[in-house]
Amino acid sequence: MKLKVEELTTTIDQKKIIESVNLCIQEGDFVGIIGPNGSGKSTLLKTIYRILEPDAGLISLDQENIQHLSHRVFSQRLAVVSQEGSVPFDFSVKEIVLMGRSPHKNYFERETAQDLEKTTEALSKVGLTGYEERSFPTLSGGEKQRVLIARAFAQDASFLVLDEPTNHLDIHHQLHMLDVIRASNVTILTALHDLNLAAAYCDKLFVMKDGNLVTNGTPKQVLTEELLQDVFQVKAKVLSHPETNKVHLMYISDGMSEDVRYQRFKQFLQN
Ligand SMILES: Nc1ncnc2c1ncn2[C@@H]1O[C@H](COP(=O)(O)OP(=O)(O)OP(=O)(O)O)[C@@H](O)[C@H]1O
Repeated sequence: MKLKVEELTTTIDQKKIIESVNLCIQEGDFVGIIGPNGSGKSTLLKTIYRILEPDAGLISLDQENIQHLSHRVFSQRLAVVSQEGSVPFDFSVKEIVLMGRSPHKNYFERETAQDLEKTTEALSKVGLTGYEERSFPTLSGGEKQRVLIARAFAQDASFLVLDEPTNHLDIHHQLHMLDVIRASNVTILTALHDLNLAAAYCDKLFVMKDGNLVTNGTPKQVLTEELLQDVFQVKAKVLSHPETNKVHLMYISDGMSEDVRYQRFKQFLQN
């Protein structure tokens, strides 16, 4: 499923949060949105998944304006894992994942064997088999996040939008979850803070700064020392991962540089 965003502008409280954003995502791509805190990543994603209404611009899925799709049809095509993943009531894990099936059912229709099968499959993908009857509020932050990813898998949409899907996960589950998401063979648009994960998993990156998309391209094209300094205000060495050959960043904080200089000076005095 292909997504096209043209000249998108979203205003909140009379302030333009994103302005004239253009992006195009081809079917099957794994695309990352990166940018510093407050640069507008979540606002862009929320406008794409219709929580926010744009002031201007057009968003289309397979050349159909998303504003013309019913809520049900839109949810059959696009699933979301948002940052605000709180669930207001005391639902069980199984009930929450089953909610992902609702766009495929009529209003009062009970769950079918296929819905239960999809739920079991989705929980297995995120490593939560056996958690079906657990109450959602009793789960850890990382377990909750994995349940919400399972709900999105159960929705069976061909476009998946994720806002920081790994922010509560330990490193094993970050890698596992991104592997599972990539293996799902759907088109992915995800905001990611971890630039090394973005470099390792994304085919293409869009970079946001102050509500604008400033550049896009493959991780190798985008993640340059100049861009890291200009957009993220960090010094980094851009290396190539020895095993995967993907871009790998090594950050240098001013404090670290001072420490290195101090160690060198101490060595100099000792010699
Ligand atoms: N409902 C709102 N009311 C007022 N300001 C808002 C609202 N939502 C977002 N903003 C502002 O819009 C800007 C962009 O926010 P957004 O959440 O899109 O950034 P982000 O890039 O996702 O940030 P982060 O990396 O911190 O999650 C911020 O300055 C934020 O304070």
